[in-house]
Amino acid sequence: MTEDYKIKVQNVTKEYDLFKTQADKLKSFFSVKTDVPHFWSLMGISFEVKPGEALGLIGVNGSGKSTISNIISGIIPQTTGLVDVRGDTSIVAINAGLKKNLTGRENIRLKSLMQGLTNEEIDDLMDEIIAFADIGDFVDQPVKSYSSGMKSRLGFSIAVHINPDILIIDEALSVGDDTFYQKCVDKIADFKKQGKTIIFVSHSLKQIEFLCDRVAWINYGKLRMIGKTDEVVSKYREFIKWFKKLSKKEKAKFEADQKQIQKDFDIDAYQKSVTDEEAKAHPEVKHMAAKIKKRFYGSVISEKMPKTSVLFTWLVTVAILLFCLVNVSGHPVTHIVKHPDSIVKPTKQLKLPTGVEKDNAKKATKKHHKKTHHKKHVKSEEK
Ligand SMILES: Nc1ncnc2c1ncn2[C@@H]1O[C@H](COP(=O)(O)OP(=O)(O)OP(=O)(O)O)[C@@H](O)[C@H]1O
Repeated sequence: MTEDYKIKVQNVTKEYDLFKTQADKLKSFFSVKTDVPHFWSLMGISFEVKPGEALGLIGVNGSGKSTISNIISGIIPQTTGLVDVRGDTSIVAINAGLKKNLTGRENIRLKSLMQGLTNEEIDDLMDEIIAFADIGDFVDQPVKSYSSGMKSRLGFSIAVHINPDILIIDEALSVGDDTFYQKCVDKIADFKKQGKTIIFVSHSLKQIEFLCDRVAWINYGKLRMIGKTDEVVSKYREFIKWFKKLSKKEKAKFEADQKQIQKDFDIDAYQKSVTDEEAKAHPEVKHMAAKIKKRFYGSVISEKMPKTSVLFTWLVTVAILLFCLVNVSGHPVTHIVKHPDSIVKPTKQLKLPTGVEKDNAKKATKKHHKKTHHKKHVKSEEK
């Protein structure tokens, strides 16, 4: 791999815990051992994208194209691996980025502000973005009332006008009409001329062939092939042809087997295999295991509490509880150490404040007087 890259991903994996309920999710946060099933959406992806290059991502549904695009855009974190992105990214996806309760105009402002543009810059760009998106009067309506084509046009228009270094287009051109598609293609060509980098995710092999310099084929969480567009697309077409010839039962079995591999993936075994491979390729490098460990976990923000933190949390909780009990019991610590059962036998009974006590006493005497007066009254009547 050369150093002349705009995007570099190395040994990137993504694990999802398949929790059944929110309670399971909460339990797993405090527990060291969990029996929640896992699913590895990505099982070790490595590639580079050069400046000015348009890289296509292809693969069947659920293969992990959006997952890797979202990791590169910083929308979701990876579980392991290095992700080095040199520049601002802007992602256009059918279902990402737009807030459905805000109007088109408000979304333009919000997304542009998030990309670091000033209000004046946004004012200057506003009409151009609206014109390119071609959404007419709908610009002042909430985005939830837009068709998928309108959302896609607006998302694309915002993304290209805020001038990012890296443009990621995830299936966004699949819902537009031909005129809009042509406008987008021209814009993408403009981008490439300016030396900007593009990642283009699509099921349309024609679009991929037309727009991309190289293609990566992601297959059930793994990089099956990366290379020149015509070579990779041709191999992918062969695969699709083979798959389509399978019977319904064979197709289901093939898919189930692939998903099972993604459930059984062993991250430690993968880390070891990467370490062994690299040690073989570079025998001169010392401490390879530590280097690979750093590559795997060095830049990763864990979504789970490490086991040591879980144990520490439990220890602190128990210590606070004991401290409270010792305080309430009134016994000195040395006494509690000798007689642990005394922790639940306080030295003093809880007393009510003196004012309350007096009030209660007065009430009790009044009640008593009333009772005895009533008894006397009854007795005299009997007489
Ligand atoms: N939040 C999640 N929890 C559990 N599994 C998830 C989650 N998000 C994605 N996945 C799984 O990860 C795998 C990859 O999904 P992804 O959306 O990246 O695939 P894709 O190649 O973009 O698919 P498509 O072409 O249909 O858009 C799928 O099996 C999906 O079910």
